[in-house]
Amino acid sequence: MSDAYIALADGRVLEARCRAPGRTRGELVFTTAYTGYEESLTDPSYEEQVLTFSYPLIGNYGVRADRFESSRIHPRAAVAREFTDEMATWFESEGVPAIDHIETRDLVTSIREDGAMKCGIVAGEDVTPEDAKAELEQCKEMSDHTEIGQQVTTPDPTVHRGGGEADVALIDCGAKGSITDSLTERGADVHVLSCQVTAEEIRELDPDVLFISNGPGDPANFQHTQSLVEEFAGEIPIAGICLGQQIVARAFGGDTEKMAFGHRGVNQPVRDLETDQVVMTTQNHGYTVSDPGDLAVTQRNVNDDTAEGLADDDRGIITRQYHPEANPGPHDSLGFFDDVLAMVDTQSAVTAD
Ligand SMILES: NC(=O)CC[C@H](N)C(=O)O
Repeated sequence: MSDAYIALADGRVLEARCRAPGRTRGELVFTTAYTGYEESLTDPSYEEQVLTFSYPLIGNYGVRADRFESSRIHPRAAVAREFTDEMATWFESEGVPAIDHIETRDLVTSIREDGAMKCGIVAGEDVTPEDAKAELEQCKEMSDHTEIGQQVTTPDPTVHRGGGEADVALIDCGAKGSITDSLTERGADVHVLSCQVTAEEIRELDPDVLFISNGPGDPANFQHTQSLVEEFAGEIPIAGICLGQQIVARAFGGDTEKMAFGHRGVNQPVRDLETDQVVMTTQNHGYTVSDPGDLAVTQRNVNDDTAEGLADDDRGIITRQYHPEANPGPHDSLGFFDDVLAMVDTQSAVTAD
């Protein structure tokens, strides 16, 4: 008997070691990132998912809260070949089940071959394979988490001062904190708002940019946020990252679709179609823009040609599917935040004329 089991949608139940007790279920995904486990685990984009690390040893440089992207761990559980004791303590302190001493290479191969799949995890005393199967049976499809935005958004507006001129309305659909930091470091004042904020409340702020954040789940379940993009399109510049790109594309008549297993790692190559430059990017997404609608595709993934950047120069729109803020990962695309704020200068110049 083991003290941890994971039941997979392909019918298998695998034994593991309990590193933090609990019983849960979620969509099983993996990241190939070899650093940044604190950032990944506190990224709200992983809400309702079970995060598997393909890198074998997780926790080897400790756990520091100043690397966290939000206030808590968001995956429902975590899986690795080996978690350190410090990681086990962190998981247990947050009530998040964690398992290790499992063949993660086999697990990752299964996800790549059969796609991201539902799973059930049980860890602790007196757990059985049947308990894991019972959790699996309760697991919902990702698209059925219709209120997932409300699970992660900010309850109250907050302001983060950069001391400069630009005011950015950041619609928090599960925002990583380093997106705010990347804007304040460039002088912007960032107003972090609920994904349920009204257009009137945004107008009262009179922002220079509407910025749609990253976040978990199916972009089709963010209709209200999409309506905000439709409301302000052409009136003020709009930017978006990851889920934000998907919501903006849908607002401009485009469409999104679920990928087999997504992109999650820190070494995804992306080519700019105008400059032909390739940047290495941090990615964490399971949906993609299948139809850009009225927007132009400006960047594409070198591996699978999926849309990585969208734009509309006339209406001041710029989005990225990947995470330019990195955290973790390469800093090749931090210039995106300069491009966003440059839209403010351009638009204000146009307005002044
Ligand atoms: N990091 C994100 O914003 C993820 C976007 C969306 N939930 C997806 O999985 O594609």
